[in-house]
Amino acid sequence: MAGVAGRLARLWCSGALSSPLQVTRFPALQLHLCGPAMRASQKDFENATNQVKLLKKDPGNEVKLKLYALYKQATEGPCNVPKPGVLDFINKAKWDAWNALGSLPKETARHNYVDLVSSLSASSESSIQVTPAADRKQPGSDALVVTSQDGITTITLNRPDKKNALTTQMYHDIMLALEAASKDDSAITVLTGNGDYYCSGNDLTNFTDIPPGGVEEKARSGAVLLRDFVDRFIDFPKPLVAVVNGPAVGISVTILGLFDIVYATDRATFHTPFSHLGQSPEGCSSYTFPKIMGPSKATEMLVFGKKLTAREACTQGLVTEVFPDSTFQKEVWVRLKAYSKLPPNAMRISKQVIRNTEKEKLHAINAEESNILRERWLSDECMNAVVSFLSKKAKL
Ligand SMILES: CCCCCCCCCC/C=C/CC(=O)SCCNC(=O)CCNC(=O)[C@H](O)C(C)(C)COP(=O)(O)OP(=O)(O)OC[C@H]1O[C@@H](n2cnc3c(N)ncnc32)[C@H](O)[C@@H]1OP(=O)(O)O
Repeated sequence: MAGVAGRLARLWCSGALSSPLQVTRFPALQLHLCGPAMRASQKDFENATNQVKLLKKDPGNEVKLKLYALYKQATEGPCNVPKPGVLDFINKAKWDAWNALGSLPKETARHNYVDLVSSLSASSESSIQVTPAADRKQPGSDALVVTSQDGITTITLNRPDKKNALTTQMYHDIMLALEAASKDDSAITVLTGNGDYYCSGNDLTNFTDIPPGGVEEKARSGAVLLRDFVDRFIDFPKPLVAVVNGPAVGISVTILGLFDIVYATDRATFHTPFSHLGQSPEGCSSYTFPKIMGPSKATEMLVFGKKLTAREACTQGLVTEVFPDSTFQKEVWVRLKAYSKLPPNAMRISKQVIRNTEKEKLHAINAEESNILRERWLSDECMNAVVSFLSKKAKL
């Protein structure tokens, strides 16, 4: 079960599937304390399938795949369903595991299943409690943290173990957070990241969750989501500040053109590798970047994927000011707290005077960029790049 299937199985824990111990989706992941030497009866098997919640420790995805395959073989016999498509990574890994059992008799599969869970129970002290994976930053829970203090609402991307990559749920949650911040008492709104990265852009596993309508439907709904998401930044009524605490990639870079202030640590980099990913610019960057830095510098970034250092980005006008990493947080927050004491209505109105003339144009550009991306997502260039990343063959 090594190799690609094993690596793809890791997606199970990365948000493409939910809890590693989620028994409703993994009926095979059940624990039974039956002795390996005994012949497993149907009752033993049923007990095993009912006891998986007692497993305290996640057995790991390779074991889960084995259990899944044995469960299917024991209950349904040899693999009898069509092979899932190449982009349906998770179901394909499961199918491969089941299919690999060939014509193994049901009874042997049942016995092996019970044996396997029995050996797991020996290494995983059983307990009545099921604890959710502690390190899981599930969308809709703690992947986004919003705080409000000293006149500042701060939206923090909080998936440091995934470099703050944006899941579909996080796009929705950020939109909700912006909506709330636009109406709360705060004078300023900040977007920042927790951990060593600001944000690694779109979570590439977003591509694996293919709905019944297929990849076309996925691309269509993705384009709607993207357009809605960027619209919120275009329309945000208060001063919006990016506190860029580390490297930034993809959409987290392009939307910076819609922020009013961008403060960056000198450790930050700014990278938009769209061509490498078979994609095209979003976040209105096809308009804001040439306007900010001139068409030729914008082309280096958006077409050739040139990665800028924080100082280069500041020279190009994308970043407002760069701070030494050692004093970044302290200096930035002292500054922002002082700004937040300024009269909020005056700040809001001044922002609108600066931005409103462009709004209509920005909405039109956003719509166009989203449409173009919808087609790009269906291209071989894009699919190959995503498959490459997901099978750990490539990163930026
Ligand atoms: C049709 C689908 C539509 C979906 C809906 C879309 C809605 C809007 C889309 C808007 C479009 C935006 C375009 C973009 O943002 S393009 C940019 C995409 N980002 C990337 O390509 C970055 C990929 N990541 C990397 O290259 C590297 O991880 C890194 C950022 C350079 C960091 O490298 P480093 O070696 O330091 O760290 P690791 O690679 O070990 O990363 C730690 C773990 O984090 C996972 N990771 C990081 N970034 C992402 C990501 N963008 N997507 C998914 N996972 C990511 C990485 O796999 C590691 O996970 P692991 O520990 O489980 O191995």
